[in-house]
Amino acid sequence: MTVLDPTPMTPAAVSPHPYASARREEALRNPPGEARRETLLYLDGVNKSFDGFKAINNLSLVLVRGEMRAIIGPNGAGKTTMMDIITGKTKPDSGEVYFNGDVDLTRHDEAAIAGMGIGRKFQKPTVFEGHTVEDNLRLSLAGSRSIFTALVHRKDDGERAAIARILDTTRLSPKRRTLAADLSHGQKQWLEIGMLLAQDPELLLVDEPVAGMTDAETEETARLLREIAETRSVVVVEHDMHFVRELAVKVTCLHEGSVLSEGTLDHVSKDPRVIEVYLGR
Ligand SMILES: Nc1ncnc2c1ncn2[C@@H]1O[C@H](COP(=O)(O)OP(=O)(O)OP(=O)(O)O)[C@@H](O)[C@H]1O
Repeated sequence: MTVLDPTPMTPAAVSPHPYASARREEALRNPPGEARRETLLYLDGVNKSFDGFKAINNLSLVLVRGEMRAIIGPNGAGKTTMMDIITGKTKPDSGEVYFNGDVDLTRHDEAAIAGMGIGRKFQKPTVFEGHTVEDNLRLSLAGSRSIFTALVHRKDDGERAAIARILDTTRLSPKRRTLAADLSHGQKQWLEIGMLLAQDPELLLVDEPVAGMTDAETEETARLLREIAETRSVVVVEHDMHFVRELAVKVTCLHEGSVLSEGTLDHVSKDPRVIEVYLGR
């Protein structure tokens, strides 16, 4: 057949591959992208190198709607880079990164991704120290409104109810009139989580939330995140294994930019490879 030949190729003209019909049935049962569409976050075959060093190496990770996942792994495993890729801070060299089924996150920048409902909390709290807890939340709820408008127009019932809910979730109701500067380190972390909640994200990415917290604050943070995960999906990066146990969720251990082990904490912490590169150190 030449390039100019308009005759369509009939099925009889090609001898079918022996597995073709099985493959076609499989494709009908599970069309390409079906797994992707059912998930909230879908990473597949993601790669990212910095100056020839593979920080992320063929990484695949799937988070279903409403799931909370703990990410563990040694220093340099690629945890932060993975979060940077999800939030658009870093573009992967290759691979698929989808949110809510069809949204290709590699095509959007950080601001657009935040606007789509992916909130990120970095390790260090960045609250407005000179404002009260309540005003910090009010400013976050305000979104595009000006700071002046947010702080002066305080009469909105919906806003008041939203602030009360967030104060309740973040255990900060008794501290609502306290300056953020006067909160403990743990309370500042909770306030920042509250400020993210004010933006109503569908997916919350939380980086080492309990570093520097007291044991009591650590346990309270696990309870708090479990409550939040009743209505949203959460990815928590954390080294504190006591805290990860308290979360009681599926764990993914990263190593050298790939998934080394995945499952319950008991399963992952018994994995000899995880013990060798991380837990046994
Ligand atoms: N912008 C960058 N330029 C060069 N190398 C980078 C950059 N970002 C990350 N890396 C490298 O990529 C690797 C993965 O780093 P990453 O910060 O993602 O690991 P991590 O698992 O978050 O580690 P930690 O637990 O120490 O935070 C490291 O070797 C790091 O030095």
